[in-house]
Amino acid sequence: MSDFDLIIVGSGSGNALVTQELDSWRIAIIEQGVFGGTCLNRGCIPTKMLVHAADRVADARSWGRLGLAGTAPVADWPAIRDRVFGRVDPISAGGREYRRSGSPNVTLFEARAEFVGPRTLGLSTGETLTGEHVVLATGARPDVPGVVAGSGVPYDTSDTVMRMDDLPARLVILGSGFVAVEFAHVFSSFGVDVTLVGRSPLLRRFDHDIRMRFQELARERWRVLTEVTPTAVSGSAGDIAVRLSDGTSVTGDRLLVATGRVPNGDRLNLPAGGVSARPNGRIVVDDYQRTSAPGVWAMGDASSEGQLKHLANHEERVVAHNLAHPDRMVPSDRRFVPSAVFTRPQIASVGLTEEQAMLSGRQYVTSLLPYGNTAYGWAMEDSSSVCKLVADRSSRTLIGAHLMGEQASTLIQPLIQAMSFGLTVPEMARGQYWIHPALTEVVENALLALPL
Ligand SMILES: Cc1cc2nc3c(=O)[nH]c(=O)nc-3n(C[C@H](O)[C@H](O)[C@H](O)COP(=O)(O)OP(=O)(O)OC[C@H]3O[C@@H](n4cnc5c(N)ncnc54)[C@H](O)[C@@H]3O)c2cc1C
Ligand SMILES: NC(=O)c1ccc[n+]([C@@H]2O[C@H](COP(=O)([O-])OP(=O)(O)OC[C@H]3O[C@@H](n4cnc5c(N)ncnc54)[C@H](O)[C@@H]3O)[C@@H](O)[C@H]2O)c1
Repeated sequence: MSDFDLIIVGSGSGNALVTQELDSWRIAIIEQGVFGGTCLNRGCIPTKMLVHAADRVADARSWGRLGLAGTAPVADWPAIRDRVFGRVDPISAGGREYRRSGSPNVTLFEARAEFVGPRTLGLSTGETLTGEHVVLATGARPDVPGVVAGSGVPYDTSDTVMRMDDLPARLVILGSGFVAVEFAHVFSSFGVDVTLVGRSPLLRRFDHDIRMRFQELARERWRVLTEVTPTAVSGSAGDIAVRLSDGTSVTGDRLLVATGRVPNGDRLNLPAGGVSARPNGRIVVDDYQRTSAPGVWAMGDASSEGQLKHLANHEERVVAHNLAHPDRMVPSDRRFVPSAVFTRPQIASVGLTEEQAMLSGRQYVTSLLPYGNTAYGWAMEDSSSVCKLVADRSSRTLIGAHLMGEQASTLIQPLIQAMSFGLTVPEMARGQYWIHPALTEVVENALLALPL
C-alpha cells in the first residue's frame, strides 16, 4: 500500500486540490518554499496591489485634463510595500498553519521533492513517499539569461524586487513581456526613471494594433529599447551598466530581469518517475491533465503553455474532479483563455489576433472602436484607448477581442462569455441592454461596427 492516496507537489494552485470530495483520502502536500506559491507571494496579488497604487499616482498626474488642479501624490515606498506584504504574508502563514495542524487528512512536508521511482518521491529531508496519485503543481521560476547570472552583478527578479528596501533612482528592466511592462508602470509611477530593454517588441504576442498603440504610449513614459539583447553586464549596486547587442549601453542603479519563466520540471528528476517533458522542462499532459506516467498528473505553470493563474485554477478543478471521478473524467477547456496585462493602459485579450485570423485562412471581419467615441470616454477625456474585435464572417461569432484602456480586464469579460457560450455578434449586441452611459458602450459599439 502507498504511503498516501494523493501526493501534491507544490502549494500554489495545488493546495486547492484538497476538496471535500477527497475528505477520506490521505493527502501529502510537499512545498519547498513559501506556502501558497507564486500568485499569492510574488505574483498576481502583490503586483496588482502595487499597480492599484501606481494607477492612482498616474491618474493624479494627468488630472489637469479634467480641470482638476493640485499636487500629485508622492509614493511612500516602505508604506506601500508594507501594506502589500502586511496583507499577503499572513495569508500565506495562515494557509501553512492550516495545512500543518488544521486539516486532519493532510500532511504538509516542507522540503524539495524529486522522483526516485514511479509515483515515488525523495525529499530533501531524506524521507521517501509513495502515492497512489501524484499531482505535479510545481510552477515555474524566473529565467535569468547567462550573461546576467554569470556576471556577478546583483540583480532582481519578480521574486525579490517587490520587497526591496528603497526605490532606486534608475531601474533597468530586461524583458518586454508581462512582467516587464507591469513593473515599468509601477516603478515609473512611483518616480523611478525606467529603461526597458527587450529582445522583441513590447508584448509581442498581442494584436498588432494594440501593441503598436501601447508601444507609442510606453515610449512617452519609459526609455524603450527593443530588438536588442544584453551582451555584457558590469558594475555594482547603484552603478550597473548593461552593454547591448547594437553596441550601445544603458545604466541604472538596479537591474530587474523579466525575461520569461521556465517550468520547474527540470528539477524533478522526471525520468525516474516515467514522466515526459519538453526540452524546456514543461511537463507533457493530455486533455485530462494526465502525464505519461500512470497515476501522475500535472497542472498550472508546470505543464501549461499559458502561465496564468486562472488557467492553473481551471486545471486544478479539472484534476480535482478527475481524481474523484475516474469513471467520468472531464477535459480542460482551452478554447478561450484570456489574459490581461496590468500596465498602463491595461491590455486584455482573448482568442485570435487579427494576424492569427489571417494566417488561419478563415473569412473574418474586424472593428476598432476608440473609448473616446462613447460618452464615458468623453467623461474621461480619453484619446488613446480602443476595443478591437475579430469575428468569423460565416458563423457571425467572435473569434478574438483585444482591448487597451481603463478597465480593459473587466470590459473584456462579456466578450469572453459570448465566445465561451457561442453567442453570435447580433445576439450579443442587441439581445441585451447595455447600461448608458457606461464604459461598456465601447463594447456594444465595437460589436455593432463589425461589418457582418
Ligand atoms: C510577477 C508576476 C505577476 C503575475 N501576475 C499574474 C496575473 O495578474 N494574472 C495571472 O493570471 N497570472 C499572473 N502571474 C502568473 C501566475 O502567478 C502563475 O501562472 C500561477 O501562480 C501558477 O500557479 P502554479 O500553481 O502552477 O505554480 P506556483 O504558484 O508557482 O506553485 C508552485 C509551487 O511548487 C513549489 N515547488 C516547485 N518545485 C518543487 C519541488 N521540487 N518540491 C517541492 N515544491 C516545489 C514552489 O515552491 C511553488 O510554491 C504572474 C506571475 C508573476 C511572476
Ligand atoms: N498579468 C498577468 O497575467 C501576468 C503578469 C506577469 C506574468 N505573467 C505570466 O508570467 C509569464 C512570464 O512573464 P515574463 O514577462 O517574464 O515573460 P514573457 O514571456 O511575457 O516575456 C519575456 C520577454 O523577455 C524577452 N527576452 C527574453 N530573453 C531576453 C534577453 N536575453 N534580453 C532581453 N529580452 C529578453 C522576450 O523577448 C519577451 O518579450 C508571462 O508569460 C505570463 O504568462 C502574467
